[in-house]
Amino acid sequence: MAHAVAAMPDKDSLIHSKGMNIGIITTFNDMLSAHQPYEHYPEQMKLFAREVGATAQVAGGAPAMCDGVTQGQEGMDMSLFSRDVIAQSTAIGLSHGMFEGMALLGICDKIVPGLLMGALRFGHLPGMLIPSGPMTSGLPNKEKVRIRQLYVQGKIGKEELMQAESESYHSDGTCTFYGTANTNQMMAEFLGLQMPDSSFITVDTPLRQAMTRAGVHRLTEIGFKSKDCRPMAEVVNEKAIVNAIVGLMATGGSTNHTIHIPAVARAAGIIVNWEDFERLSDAVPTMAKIYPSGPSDVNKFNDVGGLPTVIRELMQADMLHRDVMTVAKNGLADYAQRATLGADKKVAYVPAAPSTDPEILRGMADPFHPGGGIKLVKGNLGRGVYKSSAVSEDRMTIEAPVRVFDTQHAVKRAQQAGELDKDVIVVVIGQGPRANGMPELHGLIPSLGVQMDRGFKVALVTDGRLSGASGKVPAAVHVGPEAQMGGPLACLRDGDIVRLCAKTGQLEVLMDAKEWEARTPTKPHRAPLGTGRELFAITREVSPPAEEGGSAMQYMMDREIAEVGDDIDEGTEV
Ligand SMILES: O=C(O)C(=O)C[C@H](O)[C@H](O)COP(=O)(O)O
Repeated sequence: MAHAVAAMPDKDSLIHSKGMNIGIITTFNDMLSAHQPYEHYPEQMKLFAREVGATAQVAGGAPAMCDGVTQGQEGMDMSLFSRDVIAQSTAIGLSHGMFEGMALLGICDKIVPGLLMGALRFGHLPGMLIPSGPMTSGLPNKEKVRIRQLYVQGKIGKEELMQAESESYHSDGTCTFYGTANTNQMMAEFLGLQMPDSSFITVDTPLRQAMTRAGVHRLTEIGFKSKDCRPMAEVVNEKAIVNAIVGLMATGGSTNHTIHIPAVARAAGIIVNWEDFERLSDAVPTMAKIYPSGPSDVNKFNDVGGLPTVIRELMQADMLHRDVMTVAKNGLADYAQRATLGADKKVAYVPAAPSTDPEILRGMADPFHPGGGIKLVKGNLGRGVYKSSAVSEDRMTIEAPVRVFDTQHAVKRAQQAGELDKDVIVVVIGQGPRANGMPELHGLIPSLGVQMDRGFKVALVTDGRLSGASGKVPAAVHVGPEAQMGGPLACLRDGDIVRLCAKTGQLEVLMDAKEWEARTPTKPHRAPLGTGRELFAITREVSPPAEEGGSAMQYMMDREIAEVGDDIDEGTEV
């Protein structure tokens, strides 16, 4: 104890405090606009804790990388794997036995799932995610896409492109599209692991600071020693996981969550697969159109009602489990409330109101679509995920000859050479977790978008990922088994006719079954190593499929637990 507080200026209160000691895991860096605001959070949170007789310490840090910055670059090959590193870093920070609660500071794509996967191994402790909020809206996302397409066609230069990008990514705070980071926010609220309506309060505002303060205070009420202790392992149960998937379907969130939710669930001892997602997608309507599914960003979505309105509507229709434990006092019902700043500068809640703009958010009576925003597609080419909320009705079925590539750069070269000036399904193989770490191939979207706008029928089929910001282009992603493991995509040859249909859930090569069965898979060319990717050889070697969460760490963990059990050592005092 003395050793763990020796460097703390307030060590006396740490030693003598009767209140809880909060372990903060921070993923601060000032390269990610969403994580930069965390720089001073620990100092502030220590003061907030002290206000209510508690203490807080930074238990450790974890890395946070940006898929936007590394898109199409070597670093992207480490992106999915960084989630395991974050989980392991979180566990190491918490391993010092100093804490009665966990405050997790993280926002972006792999960071929230990684923090949860680590923190859930300390599931006897209560824990809360503390978000820092989106930046204000800059250049509209649709305009950003238009400028990118002009650049791809050589109609504008780098300077104009940079100008537009800088007007879009213009300050600290989370990016404003409904990509993976903001889908994480949704997930955290539906899981009941974040303060109600804390997701989309603008960064650096008085309400944001009041929310962080309220979060710290609340955490001290549900701490390990409190009468109302709410262990994270009890918050994240089967019903909470179902609620998170319902939220994903209702809002048309990131395809990445078909990987992250199974992984977070596994960390809590729960197995969900894409069949579960499919069943929920059949039942839950799409209620929101947020970019890339529509033109409006999360700030506009928040202005017209945001997550409290979605939760209110879903609860009224009995589409969410209410009998769940959350960090908020009254369970999920508290999440159907709007947060405002009271006269006393504290967070005050009022009941959520119906949507004020049916172009962005609708109620259960008139949803955008009776089914959810993410579909499972399957057939003789394997199983994949399709973000239907972002695709226009007339493009939901594409039947066309394929061109097979094993790098995204080869696709771009073919597009520039005019080789894709036709109806085509672009197949990119060798992009699964075992091949090269399952990068996002979002960099392909401007090129394929140009082909679409030229009037061609275009689709993408890949064992890799797309970004949460990717929409518009019909795409089957995460297709497994991956080509590297001899999956059916490796048997496709240029010119084969493939049918991809979000309505029927079909992902099929149309050919005589005997001829198809006689095909032998080609081995995709292996991605080069270097710039750190070689450090992840062990991860590539044992990565399970995306549908199982795509986490090598968890795959090995489950194997070990099956062998030796995960009972706490006898004699360990917790
Ligand atoms: O949400 C995700 O999954 C992401 O990976 C976010 C990335 O930052 C995007 O790739 C960048 O989005 P755009 O700048 O609109 O192209």
